[in-house]
Amino acid sequence: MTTKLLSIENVTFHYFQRHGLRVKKRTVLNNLQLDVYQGEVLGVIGRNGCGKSTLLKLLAGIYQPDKGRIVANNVRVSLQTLNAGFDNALSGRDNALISAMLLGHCKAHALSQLEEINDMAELRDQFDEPVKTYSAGMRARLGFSIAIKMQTDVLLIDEVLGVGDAAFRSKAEQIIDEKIRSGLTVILVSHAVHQIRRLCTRAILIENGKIIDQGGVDGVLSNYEKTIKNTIG
Ligand SMILES: Nc1ncnc2c1ncn2[C@@H]1O[C@H](COP(=O)(O)OP(=O)(O)OP(=O)(O)O)[C@@H](O)[C@H]1O
Repeated sequence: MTTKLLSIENVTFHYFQRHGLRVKKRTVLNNLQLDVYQGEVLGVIGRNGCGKSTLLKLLAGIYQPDKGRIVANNVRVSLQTLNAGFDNALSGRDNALISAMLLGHCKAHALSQLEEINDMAELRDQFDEPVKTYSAGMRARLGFSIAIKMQTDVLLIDEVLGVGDAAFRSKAEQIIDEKIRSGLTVILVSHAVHQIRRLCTRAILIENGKIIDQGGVDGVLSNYEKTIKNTIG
């Protein structure tokens, strides 16, 4: 039987946005319902601003729902975004150590993994330089390598794969393939249709804060492409 790892139960989430002197409540996700199963690679697609990154932040526990709840029993969730919570003044090495410990690993284990994290991220001497000196691609490589080396149950990837150079992208996709084969659960936000098609086993399409389609990747992608064509006219 397939194990359910995460459940999003009727989740609604608002941001408060300032318009001049007024503050407006904006509902970004509206009564969302979704189950995530062990070993699946779930693609999350939708137009800019539809709420994909917000959904991942809710799943990672960075935000709390305004209504509804997220059930994640004993599941270690790791979020990889381009703005991963690195401390810019600290080196890649120190950030890797802190991130690993925040993921629940003891210091000795985290320390023992640092060289492998650097090998995967290919930062070499720059591993000991402050993260503020890193390019976007280097930050993405560091975040991805931490998440992969420090075991998590669910890996949330927000556009990170689009940033590294072609060599790193291909290496990252190969690593994800291996992880998927070994049973890691992945939720992938990407605008790269070919990436969703190649990596994902299921997809959801978000529009106006709701899941308007879900299921097989080809069907959901073709619906997505139709919604884009309709908008372009
Ligand atoms: N911190 C914030 N405060 C206020 N509004 C926000 C905040 N973060 C995001 N939003 C708004 O919420 C909506 C959803 O943003 P989100 O980043 O989740 O979208 P997305 O689908 O990931 O977009 P993209 O494809 O462009 O990355 C957008 O309209 C955005 O302007």
